[in-house]
Amino acid sequence: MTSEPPLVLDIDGTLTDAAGRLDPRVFAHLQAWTAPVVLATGKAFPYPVSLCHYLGIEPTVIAENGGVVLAAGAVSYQGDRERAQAAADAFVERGGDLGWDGFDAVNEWRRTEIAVNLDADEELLREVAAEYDLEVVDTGYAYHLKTPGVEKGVGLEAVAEALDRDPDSFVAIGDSENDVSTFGVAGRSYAVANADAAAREAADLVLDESYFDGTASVLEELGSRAE
Ligand SMILES: O=C(O)COP(=O)(O)O
Ligand SMILES: [Mg+2]
Repeated sequence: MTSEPPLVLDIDGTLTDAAGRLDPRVFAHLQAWTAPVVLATGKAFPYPVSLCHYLGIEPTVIAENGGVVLAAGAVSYQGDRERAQAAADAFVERGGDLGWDGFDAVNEWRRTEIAVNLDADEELLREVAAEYDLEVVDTGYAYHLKTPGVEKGVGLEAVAEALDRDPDSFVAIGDSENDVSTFGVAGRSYAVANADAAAREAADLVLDESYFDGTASVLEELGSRAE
């Protein structure tokens, strides 16, 4: 008998359906998991924390693409929000639009980077980012104007240390460019079928099924192996 491995799971595109809604089966799967579950996302910190809260699982979180890490009750921040803000302001000054109408819930609580709507002028955004020594990551859900070197995978190393686990013991599932670093740190990695080219290339295995159907197939396989 083997035990269930710790998991590091992307949220958007991986725990959701094609419309971006959380798949309701996530509740049963993650509540039943017997090893640590890390939610690793590009979303601002409160999103994965509240998801853990309502799932009723220990909040172990990598948010803002590695900008915020919470494990074993301790939080750390890395990445330069002020520099990202200055670049975002310059982008807007040159005619760019961050693309969030009305109340900007995407960036309101974001501490280490700025997220920009995919409708934005990508060429201008990349040009401005380069001038500020920042990078642009396209998650398929937003462009993230972020500090180079801040990555979900670096966050996973910190989480593994805090939990006293070998990074190699984690199984990772994700769908995009911002999961590539996680795939490089975890011992085994899966890209769901809807994943972008970068994630497909980096994963050990590309799943046949998309969104949470793909993720569920891995969790069921790992869970039954552990029985
Ligand atoms: O916030 C995003 O842009 C993507 O989020 P994700 O990392 O959970 O897919
Ligand atoms: Mg994703």
